[in-house]
Amino acid sequence: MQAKKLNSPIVQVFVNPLTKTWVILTEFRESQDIMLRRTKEFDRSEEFGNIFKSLIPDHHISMRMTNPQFKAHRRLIQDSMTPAFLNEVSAPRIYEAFTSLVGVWTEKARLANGHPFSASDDCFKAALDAIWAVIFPLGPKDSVTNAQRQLLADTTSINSASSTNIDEPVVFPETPIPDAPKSVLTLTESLEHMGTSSQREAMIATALEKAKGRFSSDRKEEHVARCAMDDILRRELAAAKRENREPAYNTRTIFDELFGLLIAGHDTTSTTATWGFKLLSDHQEVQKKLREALRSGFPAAITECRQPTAEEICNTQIPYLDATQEEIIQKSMTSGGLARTAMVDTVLLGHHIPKGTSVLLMGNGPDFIEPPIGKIPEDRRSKSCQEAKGRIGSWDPADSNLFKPERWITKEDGKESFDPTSDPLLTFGLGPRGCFGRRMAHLELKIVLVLLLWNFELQSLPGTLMLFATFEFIIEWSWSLSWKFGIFD
Ligand code: HEM
Repeated sequence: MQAKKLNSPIVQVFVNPLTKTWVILTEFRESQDIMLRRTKEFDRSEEFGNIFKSLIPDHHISMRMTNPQFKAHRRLIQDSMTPAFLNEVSAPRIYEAFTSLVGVWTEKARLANGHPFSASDDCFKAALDAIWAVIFPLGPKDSVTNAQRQLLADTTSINSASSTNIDEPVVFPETPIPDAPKSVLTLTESLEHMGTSSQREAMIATALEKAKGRFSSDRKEEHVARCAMDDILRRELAAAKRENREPAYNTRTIFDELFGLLIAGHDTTSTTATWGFKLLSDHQEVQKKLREALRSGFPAAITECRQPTAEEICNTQIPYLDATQEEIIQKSMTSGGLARTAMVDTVLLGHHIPKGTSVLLMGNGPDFIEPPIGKIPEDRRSKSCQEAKGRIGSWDPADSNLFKPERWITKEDGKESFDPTSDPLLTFGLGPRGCFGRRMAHLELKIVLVLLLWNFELQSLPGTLMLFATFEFIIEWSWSLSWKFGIFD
């Protein structure tokens, strides 16, 4: 707002009388330069780090890169984002959780009789099941989505919506959430919660204890990583052997790094996926094109009248699927801005920035989904920014506000391919402090989009429910019935 009012991509704001002023930058190239190339001048902002400090005090998210612990913490969890771990551990767990969501929505569609119903809460819970199973061993009784599916499968009818108004949403009974996931939901919903939750601590301690037992066994098959926690323990075991000491499993560092993955990866991914459903429901033409791309991308699944497997989803490149996913990530507004603190006295677009100043780098608004504010002379930019000119494409201001996956597609010799560098994107941040879980988020969103669009049609909402504040969808199960009965060939 202030940037537009003053017609300047860089402004300072007084957040409150007791803190220093903040600098807000609304310009992609300069923000990208700060995150990618000026990493000695700008690091994690104190305010951003403080959000997590009360909950996970020993997680690297609130550390500066100059802290010697930062690298050690990153090493502990680094295997969880390798292609092998993502394909062999994460993908099947995520796939299972969202297949359960398909089950829940199939039951809901049966009971709703054409009425709309809210989708965001179910997506939130399935995303919790998914990330939980990737990080900790998840037993069938811990899955919130499975319990909900069972409850609905046992229900024969619901009378919560008016029989005369088909647009009135149906409200479904909710199964009680088991204690451990409930404590996680409570904590993630209130990040300002002080101290630690005893249920969460007990849950992690029990899981660690069980894994410790498996890892001390002589049987090789017990040592295979089944979740991120196993990987961390294996690393600790190896380090202890090297250093000729007892392995230390129950440490604050291990607790916080594990739990940190869960909170950093849950809400963000489910919010982005829910925005995806909303955008696809509002843009029927994109949904139709994407469904057609999926049908031609997974021919074996069509022939065999089944949904694509996790392996097929991981190993198949469908440019329009990648492009839609990138467009959802850009338009989702899951993270509107990235925060950094100046570690030294420096200069930004010709302005002096004293050491300790917090800088907010906007990831939407002008220069993203609106035309840029003014034209910045090249010589006002940093040297590194000038040198990197042209490496990333730029939005066409005429349509930057539209939901248009095609902007991420390039054509060469008639062949379409997905180009992630064709447009600016800051939703995950960038550089060494950018999102650690970006690859897992992409994988999860890909699986969600394929499974949900394969099984359901997200219809347009009636006007009263079209608000951006609500996430309600009419979900029709005709698609799933269609392939089940082989109507499409
Ligand atoms: C759509 C989903 C996601 C979005 C939009 C998102 C966004 C972000 C953003 C904006 C940051 C800060 C980046 C910066 O300051 O430059 C971040 C950091 C982080 N994210 Fe994500 N994230 C997502 C999913 C995940 C997942 C699935 C995980 C792990 C399982 C994860 C783990 C982390 C961690 C550990 C950090 C801290 C990195 C550091 O401090 O160096 N995120 N994420």
